[in-house]
Amino acid sequence: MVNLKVSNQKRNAEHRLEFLGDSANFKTKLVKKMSNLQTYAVVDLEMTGTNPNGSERLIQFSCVFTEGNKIVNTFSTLINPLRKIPEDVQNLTNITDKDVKNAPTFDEVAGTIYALLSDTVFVAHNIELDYRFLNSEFERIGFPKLDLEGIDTVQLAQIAFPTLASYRLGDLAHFWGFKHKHPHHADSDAFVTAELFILLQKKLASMPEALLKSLLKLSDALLYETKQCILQAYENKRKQYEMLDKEHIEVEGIVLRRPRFEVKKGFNDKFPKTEAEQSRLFSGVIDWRKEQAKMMNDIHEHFNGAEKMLLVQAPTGMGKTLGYLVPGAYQAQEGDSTVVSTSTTALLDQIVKESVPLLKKIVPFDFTYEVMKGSGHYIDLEKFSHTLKIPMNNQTRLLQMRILSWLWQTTTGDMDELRLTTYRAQLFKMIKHAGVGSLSDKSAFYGLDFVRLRDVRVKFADFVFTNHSYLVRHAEEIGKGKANLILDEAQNIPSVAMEQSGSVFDFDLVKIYSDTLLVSMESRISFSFEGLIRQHFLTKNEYRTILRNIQTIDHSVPFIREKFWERYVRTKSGSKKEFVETLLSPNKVLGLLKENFAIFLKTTKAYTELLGQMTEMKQRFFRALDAGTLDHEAVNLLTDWFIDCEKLVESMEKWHLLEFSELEKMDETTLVWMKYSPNNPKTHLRLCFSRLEAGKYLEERVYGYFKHIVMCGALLFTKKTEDYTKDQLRLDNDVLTKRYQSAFDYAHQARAVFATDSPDLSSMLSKAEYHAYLTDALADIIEKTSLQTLVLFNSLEDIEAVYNGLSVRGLNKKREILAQGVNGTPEKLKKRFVLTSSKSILLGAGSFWEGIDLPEEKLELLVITRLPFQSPDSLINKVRYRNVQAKGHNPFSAVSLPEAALKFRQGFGRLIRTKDDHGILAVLDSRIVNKRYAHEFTDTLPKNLRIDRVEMKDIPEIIRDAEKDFGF
Ligand SMILES: Nc1ncnc2c1ncn2[C@@H]1O[C@H](COP(=O)(O)OP(=O)(O)OP(=O)(O)O)[C@@H](O)[C@H]1O
Repeated sequence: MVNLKVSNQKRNAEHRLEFLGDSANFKTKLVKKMSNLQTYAVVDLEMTGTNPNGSERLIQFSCVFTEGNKIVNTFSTLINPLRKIPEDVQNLTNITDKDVKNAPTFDEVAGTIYALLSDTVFVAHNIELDYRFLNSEFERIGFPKLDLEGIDTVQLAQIAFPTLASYRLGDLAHFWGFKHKHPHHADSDAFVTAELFILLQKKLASMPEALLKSLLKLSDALLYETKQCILQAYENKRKQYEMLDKEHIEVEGIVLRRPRFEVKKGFNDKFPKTEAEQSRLFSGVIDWRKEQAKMMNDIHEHFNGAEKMLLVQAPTGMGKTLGYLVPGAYQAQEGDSTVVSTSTTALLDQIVKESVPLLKKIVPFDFTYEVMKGSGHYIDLEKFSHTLKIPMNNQTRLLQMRILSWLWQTTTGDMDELRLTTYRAQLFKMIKHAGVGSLSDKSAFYGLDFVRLRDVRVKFADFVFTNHSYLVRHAEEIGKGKANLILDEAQNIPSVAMEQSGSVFDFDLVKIYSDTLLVSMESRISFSFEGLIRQHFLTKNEYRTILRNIQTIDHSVPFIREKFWERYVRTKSGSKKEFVETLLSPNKVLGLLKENFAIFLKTTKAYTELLGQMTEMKQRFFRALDAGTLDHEAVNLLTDWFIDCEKLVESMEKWHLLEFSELEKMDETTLVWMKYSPNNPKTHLRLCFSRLEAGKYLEERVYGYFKHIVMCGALLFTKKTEDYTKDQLRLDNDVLTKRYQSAFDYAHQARAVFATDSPDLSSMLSKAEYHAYLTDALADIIEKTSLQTLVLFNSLEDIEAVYNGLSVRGLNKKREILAQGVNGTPEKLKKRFVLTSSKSILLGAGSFWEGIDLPEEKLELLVITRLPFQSPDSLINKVRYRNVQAKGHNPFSAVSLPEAALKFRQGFGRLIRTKDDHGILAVLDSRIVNKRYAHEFTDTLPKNLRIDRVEMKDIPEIIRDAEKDFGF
C-alpha cells in the first residue's frame, strides 16, 4: 500500500504519476496498455455521509488495480475533510478525526487520483454512489468530470451468483473467505472488491456461450458499462468454439440442465438397532445420543408394525429430525417412501439444506428425495421465454438475467432458490407456474417443465418433503396409500387444515379489476384494441364478446354485493372496529343467490367464457410473438391487458364456492361469514368460508392415504390440553405415545431473566406507546450487550415499528439488525443471521418460534418480547373458543393459555441445541411474573434453569453477568 505524503503544490498529470514513486510499474502499465491489456481501477470511498446535497466530503480514497485477473498495484490515502466526522461514521469506518488530522486535503491529492484513474475502467461495489460522489468532489475543486467506463460488481455478482442470500460486500467476503481486515474501511473494501471482481470475471468465463449470448441481449439494462464484462466473456467463448456440455441443453436461448432420473441401486443394509451398530454408523458425523437412538428404534419398529398412529414427544434440540430421517431412509429398502411434512417452508428449507446432507453422510447407501411445494413457487419456462421478447424496464431485465443464470444451474425450478426479499415484482406474476394442467404439450419446454418432471420423480423418491399446507391439499397424490407420513410439529396441522379449507370472495376486488380492464378496452384516446383488429390479431366480433363478458361481471358482481349488504350488514354508527365479521349459514347464502338466480347464472356464464377466451388469446399472442406479426405498441398493449385480465380472473376464482351444488355440500362443519368495515359502505365486502373443525377433514383427506403416521412435536400437549389436542387431531385416547428425555444440562448451559415491571399491556393506551416502550427496552439491551441475539415477536407489525424505532436511534449502524418482513423472508434472514461475521440481531415472528435451528454461537441471547397468546379477535378463534365453551370448558384456560405456553416453550427451545451450547433467555413481558397463570409458562421450562426476576432496567446487567459465566 502506498501511503502518500503530499505537498501543497499543484502538479501536472505526468508529475503526479511519478509522484507515486513507482515509475517502473508505470512503464509496465504503458506496455500492457499497448498490448491491449485493460487496467481496472477497483475503487472504494469513505465519506462523512451519503447525503447527495454536496455537503459531504471524502475521508478515504482507496483503489486496487487489476489486469488480466490479477491484482497489480494498490493505492490508498486518508483525506482530511476539514470538518468533524460524524460519530456514527467514525464508529462504522473506524476512521477518527485524529486519524485524518494530518492527512492531505482532497485538493492536495485530487491531481494524483485523477491521473491514476485516467485510462482505467472504474469498478465499484455500488458504482452509482462512488463514481458520482468522486466526480462531484472533482467538480467542486474545478477539475473536469472523469469520463471513464464503469462496472458495477453488485449487479455482476447478482447475475453470476444468483442464489446468494445477500450481496453486501461484507457478506460476500465472508462467504468466499476473502480477507477483510477492516470492513467499511476503504482500503480493505477496495481490496475485497478487487478479489470479488476477479472471481466474477472467472465465473462469467465459465458460462456457456449460449447463456452469455442471452445475457448479452438483455445487458443494455445494466449500469454504466457493466455490459462489457459479459461481452468480453462472450467474445472469448465464441473464439473457443466450445460445444455445450452434455449436462446441459439449450432451448430458445435458455440453457437448462438436462433432466436426470436417478436409477436406484439395490441395497440391503440392515437397520442398526444396537448402540454398537449405531455408533459405527454415526462415527465421525454425529454423536450417539441415547434418547435419539431410542426414537430411531421406536419409529423403525412402528413403520414395520401393525399400529397406524404413533405420537412422539421429543424435547427441543434433541435431534428429532435425524431421529425420524434415519429410520425413514432404511425403510426405502422395503420399498416404502417417507413423506415428511413441516409446519412452515422455512423448516422445509432447513431440512433440505442441513439435515439431508447430514443424513447422506450417515447412511451407507444413496437415497432420493423430492420437495413438494405449490406450483406457484416454480417457474413456467414457456412463460419466462416469452417475457424475454417483451419490452421491460431495467430492473426487470436484471431479474431476467439472474433467472437465466440460475436456470443454468437449478435442478428444481423452485424460485425460492433465488432468495429474493419479495416475489411481488410483476415479472413473477407473469412467469409463475399455474400447474401441469395449464401447460401446452406443443411447447418446446413441455418435456423440460419443472413441475411435470417433479411429479414424475416423486413417484420414485424415497423421501418427499413438504409442508402442512401443501400436504392437506395434495395428500392423495403424495401418499398414494403406500407411503409413511411424519408430521413434524403436528400440533399445528389442525389450524393449517382449517385455513386451507378457507376461501374468500372479495366482491369489490372484482369490481376494481373489471373497471381497470374496461377503461383500457373502451379507451379511444390511445392506441386501443382497434389496432389489434387492424393487425388481424382478433376479429371485431371476438372483441365485442370479450368486452361483453367483462361488462357483465362488472355489473352483476356489484349487484349481488348490494343484495348481501342490504340484507345482512348491520351498521352501527360510531363503531370503533375497523372490521366486523357477521356469521351467515351456507343456507342463507344459497337462499339469497336463488332469489337472484338469473343474474347469478349470467355471471357464471360470462366468467367461464372469459376464461376460455383468455387462454385462446394467450396462445395466439405467443404464436404472434414467435412469428413477429405484431408491432411494438400491440405487444405492450396485450402484455398489460393479460396482466389485468389475469387479476380479474384470479379475483373471480372463488366464485365457484357460490355454485349451488357447492353450497348444498357444506354442512354444519363449514362456517360462512361476511367481513366488512361497518363505517364505510364503500369499502371491501368479503364473503369468507372456512371449516370449523379439522379432525374430520384430516381423517378423510390426509390420514387415509398413508400406511403409518408419526406425529412429532416437542410438547404436543400437556395433561390439561390432551383431550382437546387429541380431539383436534382425531386421535384415540389410547394412541401409542413415546416420550423422550432431554440430554441438556440446563442448570449450567442456560439462564433466564424475567422483567417484573413491564406496563400492563392490556391497559396501555395505544399501540404506538407499546412500540415506544418496547423500542426503549430493546435499545437498552442492544447498547449494553454484544451477543448474537434473536428477538421474538407476535406480529410483523410490531417488528416493523420496533425496527424503525431502533433505526431512528442509529442502532442499525452499530449492529446489524435483520427484521422479518423488512429485510427479507425467514429463510433469507436465517441464512444471513447464521453467516454474518459480526454479532447481529434478528427480529422474527412466526417460524422463528419453532423448529429453527441456531446452534452454539449462532444464538446466545433470546429475547421474548411478549407472551405468545393468539389474537382472540379472529373469527376462527372466536368460533373455536365458542365450541370449547359449549362443551363446558373455559376457552382461556382450556385453549388459549395452554397454546401460548406450548409456543413459549418452543421459543425457549431455540436457545440450547447441543451439549456445548450456552444461552440466555430474557422475557420482557411481566405477566410471566405477576399473573396468576404465570406458572403455566414457567412449568414448561426445565426445572433446574436459573431464573432471575428483576426490573427492566436491570436486565442488561444480568445478561452481562451471564455472559461472563458462559465465557461468550
Ligand atoms: N446425534 C447428533 N449428534 C450431534 N448433533 C446432532 C445429532 N442429532 C442432531 N444433531 C444436531 O442438533 C441440532 C438439533 O436438531 P434438530 O433440528 O433435529 O432439533 P429438534 O430436536 O427437531 O428440535 P426442535 O424441536 O427445536 O426443532 C441440529 O443442529 C442437528 O444437526
